[in-house]
Amino acid sequence: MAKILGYLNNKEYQPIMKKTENQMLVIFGASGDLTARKLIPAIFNLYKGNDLPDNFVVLGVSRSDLGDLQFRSKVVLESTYLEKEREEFDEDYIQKFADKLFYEDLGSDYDTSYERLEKRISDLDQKYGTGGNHMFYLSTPPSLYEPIAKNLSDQGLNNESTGWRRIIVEKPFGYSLESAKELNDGLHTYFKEGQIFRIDHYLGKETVQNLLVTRFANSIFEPLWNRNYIHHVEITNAESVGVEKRGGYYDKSGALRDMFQSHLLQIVALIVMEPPLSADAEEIRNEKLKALKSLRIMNDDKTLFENTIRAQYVSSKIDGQEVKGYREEEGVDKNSTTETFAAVKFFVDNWRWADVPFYVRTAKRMPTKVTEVVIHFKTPHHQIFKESGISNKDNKLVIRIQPDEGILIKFGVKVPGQGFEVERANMDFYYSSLTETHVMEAYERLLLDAMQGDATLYARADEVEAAWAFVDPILDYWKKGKDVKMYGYAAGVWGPENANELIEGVGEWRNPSENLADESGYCVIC
Ligand SMILES: NC(=O)C1=CN([C@@H]2O[C@H](COP(=O)(O)OP(=O)(O)OC[C@H]3O[C@@H](n4cnc5c(N)ncnc54)[C@H](OP(=O)(O)O)[C@@H]3O)[C@@H](O)[C@H]2O)C=CC1
Ligand SMILES: O=C1O[C@H](COP(=O)(O)O)[C@@H](O)[C@H](O)[C@H]1O
Repeated sequence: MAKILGYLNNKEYQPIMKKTENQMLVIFGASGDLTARKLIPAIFNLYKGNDLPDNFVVLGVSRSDLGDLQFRSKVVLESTYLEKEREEFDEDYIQKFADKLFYEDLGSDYDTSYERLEKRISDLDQKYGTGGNHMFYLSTPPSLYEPIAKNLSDQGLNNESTGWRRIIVEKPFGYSLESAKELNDGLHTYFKEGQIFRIDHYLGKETVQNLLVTRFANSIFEPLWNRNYIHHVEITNAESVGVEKRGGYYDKSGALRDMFQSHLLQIVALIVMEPPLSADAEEIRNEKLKALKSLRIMNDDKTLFENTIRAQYVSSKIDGQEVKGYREEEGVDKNSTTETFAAVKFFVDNWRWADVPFYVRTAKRMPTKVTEVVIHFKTPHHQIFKESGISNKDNKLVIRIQPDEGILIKFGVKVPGQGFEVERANMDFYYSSLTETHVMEAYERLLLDAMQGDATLYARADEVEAAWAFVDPILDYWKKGKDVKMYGYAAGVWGPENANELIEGVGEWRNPSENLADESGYCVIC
């Protein structure tokens, strides 16, 4: 990992630095949204934090007709995503950063343009001393991942004889198990697994990484972390926004592919996994793989019917404002059957987790943006304070991944006075109380890790395939559409009421915040 927090006596946290070698970052899809919104701001933060090596340049690549100066204006000097930074820092400082950025227009003739690209990379290498180390970031439509890898290989740009060569691949990584395998095979034709970094930005979030530390750096949680003490596990990932400008992409994807297959199953893997031998990337990824392989695959219609729910948001009013339904969004088919809400109940078939149900839900247009993991502990086997109505079932460990990152423990305490009246109490830890210093954003952290060759927080080929193997039967079942209803939920509520049926046997979904919607209700769309 790039930075490890060391605790000093004066209660300040000091990052322990790893070396970042001189290098060039080549971004394919440089004229796109992700580059301007996430990648360049992340690189600016690394620049600000002195985390970039002395000799470092970014070469943006796409088909748009831009030059170096236009690219610098677009993504730095006039970018809305760096407005605050331009106000905070003087012009020279910003310009010095912008001067590290270059652009190569690929045009549409790929054969000659890749020769030209190779020459440009070599010229920049010579001029700026980037040491022949090249990181290729594929931020293009996924259909181009393999062709780009091939074109790079044809130009010898995968060859590590004069420096290291790495390739970062954006999500979605495949559309199904079969396509993910094809993509892995395709990439492996041109790059070795050790050169491939599959990004999952949730793994770059501090609190997701903290799941590992909470579990394996303490002795108070791990002894309870099993079927003997845990009643069920609940994960909520809610976004208040709709599909925004990505309707075209989202309509072919849906909540299960977009969030569940990648980010949420990675979180599940970190909860389920056995302790790794060490914090080494391969050790951690081996354990995550075993965890993903132990998810019980649901492959009969009855199980799939009983354990999965999908829904779409319909138009509503939030804070008095009209909000579009999913089918009215730009780029979305008017008769779309793509889910914007997915809830899945499943089991993990291994010694630690046998019979413990996991409930995971993810959706757009919910009342608020929140991601949290809730570990619900079992009721004590003998209850001596049961008159108070509070049992150990209320013991919960809530790991808040975002926002207000932190950990909350809910437990029972005695109400002062006569008798044994039990009241709920909260023990709350906020990440923000740890340090005033800058906490790296996910993309910033992941870019720096890849620049340092650390793949711990990147998904390995076999992990991605194991996640697809679990998700594929659900997608196939939903596609059949036969008895699978597409429920509707008013934009701004916690999904369809039917989602409660999924979790009814063990209680109800935890409500992480007030319901902000003016209207609520549900219906059956199809
Ligand atoms: N935006 C986001 O929030 C997120 C995006 N992603 C993923 O990141 C990737 C990029 O997304 P996003 O930026 O939103 O998409 P955009 O559609 O905004 O950008 C796509 C980019 O790819 C470029 N492109 C198209 N064809 C080629 C080509 N043949 N060679 C090189 N570049 C090409 C386009 O530029 P031009 O037309 O000039 O060639 C454009 O710069 C996608 O895989 C997406 O799934 C993942 C998570 C979040
Ligand atoms: O990968 C994606 O993630 C975002 C949510 O990310 P977050 O860090 O804001 O929680 C989601 O909006 C998008 O649809 C999905 O592709």
